[in-house]
Amino acid sequence: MQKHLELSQVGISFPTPKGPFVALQNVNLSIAKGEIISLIGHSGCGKSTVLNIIAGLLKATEGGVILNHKEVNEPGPERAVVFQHHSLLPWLSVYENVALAVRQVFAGKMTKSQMQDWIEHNLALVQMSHARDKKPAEISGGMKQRVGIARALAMQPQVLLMDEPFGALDALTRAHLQDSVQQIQAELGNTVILITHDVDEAVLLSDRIVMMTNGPAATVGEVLQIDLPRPRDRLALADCPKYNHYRHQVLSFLYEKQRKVEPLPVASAKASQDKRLIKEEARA
Ligand SMILES: Nc1ncnc2c1ncn2[C@@H]1O[C@H](COP(=O)(O)OP(=O)(O)OP(=O)(O)O)[C@@H](O)[C@H]1O
Repeated sequence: MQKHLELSQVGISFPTPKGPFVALQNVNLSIAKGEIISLIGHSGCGKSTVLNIIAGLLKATEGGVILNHKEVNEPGPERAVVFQHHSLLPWLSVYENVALAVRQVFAGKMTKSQMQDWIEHNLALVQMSHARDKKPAEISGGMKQRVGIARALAMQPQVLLMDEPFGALDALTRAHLQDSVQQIQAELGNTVILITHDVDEAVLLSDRIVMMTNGPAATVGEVLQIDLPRPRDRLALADCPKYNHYRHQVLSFLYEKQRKVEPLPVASAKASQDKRLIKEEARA
């Protein structure tokens, strides 16, 4: 696969009243076209900062990001971002929210009717055609997130940046959207960079999991290649020894190698369950 996204020696420090805070240091990562990469690490380690630098929303103070031989200095339509909480405009319908992004990218390149078809096509990809005329307040959280994904996809981005896109959703909706992302990515071949706190999600979706060390001066700790055939089926994987091995590797990185002393702000029932599991596995 052709390499197209390179982070080299990326570092960033933020000015604070106590002096500069070095959030990231020496982050190196080379991502191939069409790869699905998960960024995982403890809360506050710098995952969103990495994503925002790739998105062009933050400027690295050291090193830089190259996309297709060009330095990334600002946001661009070839990199679309999906945030944890949807960012739809409440006064526009589902259709109009997607249309806004489509007009931004394709005005002058597509006719009005081509744009209409394209909007419909992207709503259909995330199974939201039936709600095209609804306002964000009239649809569920999972549906809003689906529209956010449709809006991002409709920009035909080479790189889809997702910052905990399913974090706020219930387990069923989350599973459904994880499957949709796998299907859509297989169809379109976009590069996907996904931040997650969910170890199962990371193993299920990724080609590689990038595990980050704790900050300050966080960096890439380990990179785990996930060699599982696609399409991946969550039920079949539950009993797959290789899947469980990968899962264990990530848990071991998080809760042994990069153990955090203070309680995790993101500590959820699932995170505590993961920690219990790794202790049990270590004892066995
Ligand atoms: N604008 C800023 N000014 C000062 N410090 C910042 C700024 N933005 C981020 N930081 C700090 O940089 C570090 C990394 O933050 P970041 O949001 O990237 O972490 P994260 O891994 O995405 O966290 P979470 O998993 O909780 O979302 C944190 O210590 C954070 O407090």
